[in-house]
Amino acid sequence: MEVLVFGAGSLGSLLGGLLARAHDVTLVGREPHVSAVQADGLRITGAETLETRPAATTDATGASADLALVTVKAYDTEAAGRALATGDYGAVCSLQNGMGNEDVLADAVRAPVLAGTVTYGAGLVDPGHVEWRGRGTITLGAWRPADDVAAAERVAAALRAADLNVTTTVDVRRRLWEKLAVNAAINPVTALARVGNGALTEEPLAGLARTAAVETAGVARATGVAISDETAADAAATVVRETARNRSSMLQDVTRGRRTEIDAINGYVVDRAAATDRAAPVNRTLAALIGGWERGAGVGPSGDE
Ligand SMILES: NC(=O)C1=CN([C@@H]2O[C@H](COP(=O)(O)OP(=O)(O)OC[C@H]3O[C@@H](n4cnc5c(N)ncnc54)[C@H](OP(=O)(O)O)[C@@H]3O)[C@@H](O)[C@H]2O)C=CC1
Ligand SMILES: CC(C)(CO)C(=O)C(=O)O
Repeated sequence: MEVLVFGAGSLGSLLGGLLARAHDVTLVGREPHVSAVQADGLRITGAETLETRPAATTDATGASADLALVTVKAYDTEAAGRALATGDYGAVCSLQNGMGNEDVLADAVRAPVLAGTVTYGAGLVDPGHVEWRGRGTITLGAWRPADDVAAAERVAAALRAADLNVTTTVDVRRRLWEKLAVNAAINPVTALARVGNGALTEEPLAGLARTAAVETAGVARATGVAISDETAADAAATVVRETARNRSSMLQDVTRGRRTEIDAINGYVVDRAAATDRAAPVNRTLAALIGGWERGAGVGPSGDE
């Protein structure tokens, strides 16, 4: 299969490198990473050590492939959609965190759109070198009723052919909301308190994270997605325990003075709450604090992006 990975940073480089064991992969990324991959290939270290040689480019204009995986941060999805709209793809699959990405892609491209959640962990440590920080699972499903469920099965089979751990679901919205509850609980709390995920096992942060997860589940139900409070709270608590030694992506972003995915995580919960006449005071507060930090730090929509 020809696979284009749009957004060859941490996750995209890891998955693209792993997929290159079985498929014809092109990474779309930035310099100097792209030149390093073109010159010396891609090195993966961590959970496994391997070297692969995917193609790499900074420009996907007019490209074509059986599958495009979208692995940019949520705030870059519109630009990714515009670039992918110039090409020809059998399917376009978002593997991003946060919500709203699939709708943006579905508005931009003609191909079937798939949604996926990923619990693999990755970090781009040097140009041409990505660290594999955790084995995990990819869960895929068709985004719109019109998007062929068979497309999700085809993509899952292709990913499995490269030894990735993949499941499919007919209810990918529910899966995305569950992951959203986890991210809404862990990411801003760790970023604001400047603590690793494991600190959320203890009060007062444990209670705050739980409240954010439960509030997110309430908004999910208001939008027609059945997630119980217990499911959301347990999912967040489980991820806290399993990733106790990790620093969340949002903590890493604020530490580096970079824009976060807050708008697609807690900001999305606040928007959906407003649209369904609910209050989401904890998510609103967390989104306001991180958004306020972004503006004060000069990053984000009103900053240098
Ligand atoms: N890293 C992980 O372990 C996991 C990440 N995720 C999710 O996956 C998504 C990606 O995360 P992550 O890989 O960490 O993010 P990164 O910032 O490491 O990777 C995204 C890459 O895409 C590049 N990019 C953005 N726009 C373009 C463009 N138009 N053309 C070429 N390259 C572009 C970025 O460059 P630049 O920064 O210069 O714009 C960056 O190098 C997020 O939604 C994240 O939440 C989910 C699970 C695990
Ligand atoms: C699951 C979690 C919270 C792991 O750190 C994550 O997805 C993130 O950091 O963005």
